[in-house]
Amino acid sequence: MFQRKTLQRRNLKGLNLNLQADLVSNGEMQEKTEAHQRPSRIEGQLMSNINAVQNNSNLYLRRGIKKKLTLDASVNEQAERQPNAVVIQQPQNESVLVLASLSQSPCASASSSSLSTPCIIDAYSNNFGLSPSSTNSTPSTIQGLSTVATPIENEHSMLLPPLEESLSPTTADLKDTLSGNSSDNYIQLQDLVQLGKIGAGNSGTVVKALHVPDSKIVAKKTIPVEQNNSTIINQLVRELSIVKNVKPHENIITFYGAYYNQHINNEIIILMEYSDCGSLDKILSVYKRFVQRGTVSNKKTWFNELTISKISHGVLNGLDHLYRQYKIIHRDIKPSNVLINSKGQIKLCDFGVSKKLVNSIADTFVGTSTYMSPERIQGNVYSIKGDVWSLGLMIIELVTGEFPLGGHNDTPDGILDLLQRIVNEPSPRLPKDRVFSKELTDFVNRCCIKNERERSSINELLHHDLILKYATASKDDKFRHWCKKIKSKIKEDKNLKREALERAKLEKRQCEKSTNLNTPNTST
Ligand SMILES: Nc1ncnc2c1ncn2[C@@H]1O[C@H](COP(=O)(O)OP(=O)(O)OP(=O)(O)O)[C@@H](O)[C@H]1O
Repeated sequence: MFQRKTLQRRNLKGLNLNLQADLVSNGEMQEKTEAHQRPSRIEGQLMSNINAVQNNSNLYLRRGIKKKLTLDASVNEQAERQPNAVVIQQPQNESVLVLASLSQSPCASASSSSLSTPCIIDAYSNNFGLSPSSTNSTPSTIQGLSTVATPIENEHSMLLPPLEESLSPTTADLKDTLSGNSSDNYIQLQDLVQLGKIGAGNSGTVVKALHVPDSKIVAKKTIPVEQNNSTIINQLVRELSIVKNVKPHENIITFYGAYYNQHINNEIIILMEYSDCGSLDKILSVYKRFVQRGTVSNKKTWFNELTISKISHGVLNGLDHLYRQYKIIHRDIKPSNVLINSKGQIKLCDFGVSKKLVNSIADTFVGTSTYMSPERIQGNVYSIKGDVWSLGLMIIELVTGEFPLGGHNDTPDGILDLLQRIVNEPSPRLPKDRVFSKELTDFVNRCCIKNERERSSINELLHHDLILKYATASKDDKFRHWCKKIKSKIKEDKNLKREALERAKLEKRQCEKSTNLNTPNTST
């Protein structure tokens, strides 16, 4: 997987350079994106997106404002309740929240929508559909921490650059969002002790930290932002302000607060619930390392049908909650955004908010784009069913250990090749050389239907036989047991890695010693 990412990155950078010569002017670009109903070739679409993000970072914002001005009265009510959200009228009179961002998202239009399911009108949103929540078994952490926290009203309170007027939340909102004190409940950074690095993505680094007053472990994500880059900061504020309003749910990672301190460093810090088994991509990597060591057979995947059923159920439930309650579409379902804990809970996360903003477009497409649905790549109207497609790809990856559109030594020849594959080649399927149940096969096939209208909906999949087959208390117990086992395997892997590192260091030292002994001393 790492190799694949590296390859794509390299190819993509090449592509990026090649495309520069063809870039159209910003004015033309805007016209293009507004006339997006026409089916376009992938290259054209890609170029449009690249151009939009690279050459005119305000384009999407401006479009956002324009759309907002067309809101009708009922939608305005909703906008008032969530002042930082851009609310757009849906074709069927259903409004959606758009987590506005300068992302790679292809353009889509309200007027062009003819889908039966509500869909997001997404000309400028990114993949950050996340929400604060807690679970039944985990006490609402925000409340749990409130007893020890005091409001941030100190010299570090952030001073944000002004937002564009029509989208501007009030100063209080901004401050609340980034200080996390919207309901007087938040974690103070000085009460955290850093424990160790968990991982790093395109946008930042995630570490494990101890909240000393109540001994709670939290995940702390640090996103570096360009100094005084008001666009990025404002964008993050808008997104986080939506995130913080999402009520607790068992399948969404809890958001504890966000901080920005421009006086000390240019970083946005996001605090969230810690998942002790980590993300699915991490579990997959641990599995692969055991296979490499020869202690686990590559014929026996860790992701059996029961775990796939439970993971799918958790993901679908989380997506359903976000959409039903908040009209939020996640848009970035992939193994690293699905977290598991040893209580057997599946949680959606994506705090990679700023990756589309901070990094180059080349980085943007690495990793994320590969899970994008054909309609999204082509710039068509994008609905929640795009997440269903991503779920299908993710399941294939989990059971086979390979990303379906580029695994098995068939690495795509650059990003265009990959996107062409997604759009033009037959739908990804579970491999034929292995036996899978008819329930699992059918579930994956329904997710990976290229025509979005024919693809199953979240609700249909929640009632699919694959989910129902394992919806019993005893299967829940089995899954919890699996999660605990995974946690111990992760620990074992960590120890083995540490031992291997120590051994390598020792060997290196011994090697250097013997070289020195064998080298004649020429100084005399
Ligand atoms: N709340 C959390 N609890 C435990 N581990 C986490 C948590 N959040 C993130 N991680 C781990 O940290 C890693 C890095 O996360 P991050 O969101 O920065 O990037 P990513 O999702 O891997 O990639 P990208 O930035 O492209 O979305 C994840 O892959 C995951 O393994």
